Amino acid sequence: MAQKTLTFVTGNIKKLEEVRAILGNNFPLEVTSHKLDLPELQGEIEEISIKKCQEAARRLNRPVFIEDTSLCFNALKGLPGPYIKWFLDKIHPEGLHQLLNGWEDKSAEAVCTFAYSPGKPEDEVLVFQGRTQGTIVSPRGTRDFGWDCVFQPDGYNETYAELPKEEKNKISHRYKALDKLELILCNKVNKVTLLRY
Ligand SMILES: O=c1nc[nH]c2c1ncn2[C@H]1C[C@H](O)[C@@H](COP(=O)(O)OP(=O)(O)OP(=O)(O)O)O1
Ligand SMILES: [Mg+2]
Repeated sequence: MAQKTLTFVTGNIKKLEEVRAILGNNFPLEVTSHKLDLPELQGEIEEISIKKCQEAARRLNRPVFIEDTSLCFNALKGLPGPYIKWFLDKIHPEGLHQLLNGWEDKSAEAVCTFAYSPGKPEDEVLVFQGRTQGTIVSPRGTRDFGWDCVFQPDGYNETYAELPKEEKNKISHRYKALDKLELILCNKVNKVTLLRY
């Protein structure tokens, strides 16, 4: 029997690399990718992800999942949050760090939200979230993935960008969210159990 496939819709190759590395070879579904830059409507994190996922399902008409990443500064009451991509594009990692000049609280939360749709427009969209706490520091390490060089996860002296990939993938916001996605897609738990997880 052909293996069931699931399509990860993203325009970001680094996300795709991490998702593949985290799911590894034991994941029973075949994950294919589809490059689409989906519209991201303004709103709260979950709402943005659900709309993005519904649009992906509408366009592709098959089981899909999408992901939306936020970086939330506690001193700024959660901003930039889902708008981190635009902040990063305009003010770069240095600017993100400088944004907290004048604030004593440099703590931040990296939030990864996956949304899954079985593929039909009327299908319920399931949402899974992973959060990792850390501190915003002056940029250190490689510059190949977003804001990794300014985010130092709690309990580490290195930024995400300085950690080996395998280490980031054991503690990251993305890893924690995928762990939940995997549980339900692999029928290891039912939805009700997952809500309490
Ligand atoms: O683990 C991460 N470590 C560092 N930076 C990261 C990470 N994950 C996403 N990022 C960056 C990419 C983008 O600048 C913003 C999220 O925006 P977000 O809309 O989710 O990503 P995207 O538009 O690049 O790809 P997609 O097509 O899946 O929406 O934070
Ligand atoms: Mg995006």
